[in-house]
Amino acid sequence: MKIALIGYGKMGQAIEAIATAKGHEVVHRIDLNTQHLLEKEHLGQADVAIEFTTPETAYSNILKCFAANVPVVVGTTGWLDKLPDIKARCLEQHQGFLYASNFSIGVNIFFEINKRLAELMATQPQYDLQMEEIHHTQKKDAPSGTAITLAEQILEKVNRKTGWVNQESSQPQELSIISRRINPAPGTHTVHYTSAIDDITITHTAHSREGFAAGAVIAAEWLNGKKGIFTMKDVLDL
Ligand SMILES: NC(=O)C1=CN([C@@H]2O[C@H](COP(=O)(O)OP(=O)(O)OC[C@H]3O[C@@H](n4cnc5c(N)ncnc54)[C@H](OP(=O)(O)O)[C@@H]3O)[C@@H](O)[C@H]2O)C=CC1
Ligand SMILES: O=C(O)C1=N[C@H](C(=O)O)C[C@H](O)C1
Repeated sequence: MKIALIGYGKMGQAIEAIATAKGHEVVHRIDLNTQHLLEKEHLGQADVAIEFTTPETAYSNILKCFAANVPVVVGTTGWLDKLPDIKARCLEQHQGFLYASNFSIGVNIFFEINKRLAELMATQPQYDLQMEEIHHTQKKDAPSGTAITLAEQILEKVNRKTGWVNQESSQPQELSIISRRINPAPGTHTVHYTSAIDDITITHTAHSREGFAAGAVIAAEWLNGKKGIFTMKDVLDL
């Protein structure tokens, strides 16, 4: 499979190592200095694009992939206000688009555990809850995309929480997400339920970026040749 890497930073380089070890060919490595490679004549040489850039640049990069008729796997976080627009354009233009706030298989299993735990806690108001995410200091967005996914899953089930805030909160209806930036943390996410009697805590800790990169390559293999809007849940059939 011919892959265009849009973003050649920490994730782009980790993805290249895994993709080439699996026999795929990276045909373009696109960063701020090689923006001309986003034009259709170059990008169109790839079977699939994998986009890990910045919250400010993901939207226009995705549109460039649509214009070049190349399915795109997107891992960039912090741009989700534009997701409805991207989904509408994807369908209008008959393109392939797959977004996940976290590509690691472990986190996608963790998402399923989080949903089930929230379902059980929905009828147990004696438990309060709080979330925490820890990442390296170069991370641009807070809370992390993964933390937002976890919070949205909880809010869908636990009606005593009406929204999340990215700070400590004394308002019982607010789901507090604490963000910590500590090197070299690749990504730790925790959901704590606490009561006077006991606590239940679930945590996923990434030991490196390998899980995110391996998942993104699996997603690209799966998306190759497909049209439509997908997530990692479709890839893993969860
Ligand atoms: N979904 C998931 O599983 C994961 C998501 N992420 C997310 O992926 C994103 C990238 O993370 P990471 O690799 O650590 O970040 P880095 O800062 O290491 O890399 C970002 C890269 O994007 C490049 N870039 C910036 N603007 C553009 C543009 N307009 N077009 C193409 N490339 C551009 C930068 O180029 P230059 O060096 O020239 O500035 C750099 O190479 C973040 O949003 C992060 O949250 C991270 C890990 C896992
Ligand atoms: O920026 C990162 O590094 C990560 N970003 C993703 C997020 O925002 O959830 C996924 C992972 O936690 C690493």
